[in-house]
Amino acid sequence: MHISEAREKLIVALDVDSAEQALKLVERLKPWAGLFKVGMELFYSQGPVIINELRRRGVKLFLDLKLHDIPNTVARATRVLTRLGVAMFNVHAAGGRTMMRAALESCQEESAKLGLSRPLVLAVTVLTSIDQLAFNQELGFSGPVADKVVAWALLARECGLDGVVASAYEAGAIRRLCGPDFIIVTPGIRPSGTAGGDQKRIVTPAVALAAGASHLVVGRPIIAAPDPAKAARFILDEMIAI
Ligand SMILES: O=C(O)c1cc(=O)[nH]c(=O)n1[C@@H]1O[C@H](COP(=O)(O)O)[C@@H](O)[C@H]1O
Repeated sequence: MHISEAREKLIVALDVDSAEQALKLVERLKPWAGLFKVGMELFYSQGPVIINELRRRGVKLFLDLKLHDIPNTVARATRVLTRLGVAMFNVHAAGGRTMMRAALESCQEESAKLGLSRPLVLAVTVLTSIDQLAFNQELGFSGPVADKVVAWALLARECGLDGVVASAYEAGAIRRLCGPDFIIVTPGIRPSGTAGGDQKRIVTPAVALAAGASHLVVGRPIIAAPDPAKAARFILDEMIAI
């Protein structure tokens, strides 16, 4: 894989609480990442203004607010988020079929109304911070995590969603069942030899790609590194090594 192709697959999580930090990271990391993720911390502290600021810098954005509510509420929230012009956003698969369909439909309608290209809609499956024990004992699900992730991926695809957020542990099975065009965004990426912290289902960049991930989300291994650009470059090197 060429480095420019790997770059398109790397999403850097801007998990910071100020516009200044976020914009500084984007300026340093733009050469190395195809997308930037705005999550709850940055969005809740800076609001929609930060999305406009970042878009003005010409970067593609993944708005990660993990919508999970009744279908009407999610549909209305989706309508508002669609106006921000992001490249992708996510909802929880656990919200169910009607909620996922409502999100997609209101996103389609709003995009058409505004003449914008529709953002990709992704379903978050089982969070990468959940291990098998917590999945069974705390969340009360029976069976393997992978079975639930795959079942939710199939449900998301049936609802017309563009893809899922899952760990790379499940990426191979999702790729086989959901086809070559289904987006599989994998967080929980840790370069070889680094600690997982709160992440439980972790893999290296090379393993995630080999498993079938279409995009890798990386936060702390890049943004908390002494030299974020060097850390991003190191991750791209691991990605193209396969
Ligand atoms: O939807 C997400 O982006 C997400 C889903 C998931 O299952 N696990 C997960 O870690 N994420 C996000 O991916 C990022 C991972 O950050 P690091 O663990 O610092 O690399 C964070 O911003 C999380 O909010």
